[in-house]
Amino acid sequence: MMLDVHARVQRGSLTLDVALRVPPGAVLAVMGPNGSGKSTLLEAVAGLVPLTAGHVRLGDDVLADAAAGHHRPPAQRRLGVALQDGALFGHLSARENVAFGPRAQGVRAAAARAAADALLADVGLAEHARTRADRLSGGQAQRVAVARAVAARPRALLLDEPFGALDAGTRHRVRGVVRRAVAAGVPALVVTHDLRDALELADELLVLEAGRAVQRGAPAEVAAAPATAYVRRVAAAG
Ligand SMILES: Nc1ncnc2c1ncn2[C@@H]1O[C@H](COP(=O)(O)OP(=O)(O)OP(=O)(O)O)[C@@H](O)[C@H]1O
Repeated sequence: MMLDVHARVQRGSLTLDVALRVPPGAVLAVMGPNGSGKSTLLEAVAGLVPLTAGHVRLGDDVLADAAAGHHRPPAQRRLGVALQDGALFGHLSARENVAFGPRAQGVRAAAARAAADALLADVGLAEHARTRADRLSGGQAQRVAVARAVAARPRALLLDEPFGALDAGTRHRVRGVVRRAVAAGVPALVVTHDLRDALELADELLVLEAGRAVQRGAPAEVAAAPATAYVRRVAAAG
């Protein structure tokens, strides 16, 4: 299903105003300086922040429409969400966190646990399946959050810096997990600070500055022709 978003959100002094479309099975990477509104954009699509104008649609399904006063609660959007503060259930194990969504959808306990263990192995956390989430490191919790986001067969994926604190090998594994989920026809919005993630994973790159899209296109094309000083710096670092 096509993810179709026009998100206008007021947050403090920041006005976010972005339109985007992510086709089924495609990845849109979102980059931008700190405070440019990347997390706010994901939160708006997830339904955690109300739109002051615009809409969020998945295929024919309208998740939010500001003009109509329509706002479906986050839990009813059936999206796979891994935001920056993880928000894992701290008292539950990594396995229980990943199995939570499928269980809520009626998957039997043994099957949900087995699927969770397989996903945790995929993100390099097989040995931490029984670890309580509040005893995981930041990077480990982030990987559990990604596994949890893809576990519940979401209709779209929203991942905020899923590869942030990972070493190269682990990064590769987690990218693979995201790629496989997307290959099932799921559109994904992925916030990253690293151009390499965009180059390796994304079909399109959207650059946000001060709440607005300042450049978008194929990642390699954006990197080859930076429109702003920020994009120039990112391209030079990549
Ligand atoms: N809960 C909140 N309440 C009010 N303002 C907020 C809140 N969260 C973020 N903001 C403000 O909204 C603006 C955008 O923040 P946001 O987190 O979306 O940026 P970002 O591009 O994701 O930044 P970073 O790269 O640092 O994660 C910032 O000015 C921030 O201070």
